[in-house]
Amino acid sequence: MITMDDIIREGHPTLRKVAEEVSFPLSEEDRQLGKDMMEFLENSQDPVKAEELDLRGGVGLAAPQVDVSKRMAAVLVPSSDPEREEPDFQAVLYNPKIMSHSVQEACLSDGEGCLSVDREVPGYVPRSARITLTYFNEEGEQQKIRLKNYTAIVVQHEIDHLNGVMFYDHINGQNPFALKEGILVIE
Ligand SMILES: CNC(=O)c1cccc(C)c1Nc1nc(N2CCN(c3ccccc3Cl)CC2)nc(N2CSC[C@H]2C(=O)NC)n1
Ligand code: NI
Repeated sequence: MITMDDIIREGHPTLRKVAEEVSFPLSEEDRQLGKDMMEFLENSQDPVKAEELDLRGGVGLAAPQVDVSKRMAAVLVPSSDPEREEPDFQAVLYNPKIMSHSVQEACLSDGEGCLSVDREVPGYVPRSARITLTYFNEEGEQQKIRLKNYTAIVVQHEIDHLNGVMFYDHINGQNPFALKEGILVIE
């Protein structure tokens, strides 16, 4: 089971590497890692388990964050609709690729956090508001989906980890809270 002890922190070289594609059929190791990463997110979002295991809450986790430089990430975005039980988005993404994206940008009004960053880094993180994503599931089937708003932000944050990019690389150095014309600020 993955805990915070398995998550490497900024300064560790693996976080700045470009990760290698995963090959199919998946090795048992890559299949299990995907399951373990998803389990971490589930535990991190469960108040009892998070307390018990001392986990920071997360909605995304990329393999490089557990020192595995492979192009895979788990994403678990809880439902944003109180009437709906199931998550807004739940998937283990193998070899994810952004095929196209909107010109319009979006950012989280509260900025971004990262399980590999033990400090608050204030500022808006401009990203594409909408993306068309392809990825492979654990059966090796290629999926093509369109994402927008919060889920799109989370997936872009995790794909950045596969390319050695940290969220604060996108923050405007001059004015961290600068907002370009037309950017969507997500509450
Ligand atoms: C500096 N200000 C801030 O961090 C920040 C501050 C306020 C609000 C937001 C919205 C902020 N921003 C931010 N909050 C999150 N969470 C909110 C809490 N939540 C969570 C926590 C506990 C249980 C269940 C859950 Cl669901 C987990 C997710 N997650 C991300 N990111 C950036 S994209 C990848 C994603 C990630 O998983 N990071 C670890 N950013
Ligand atoms: Ni992160």
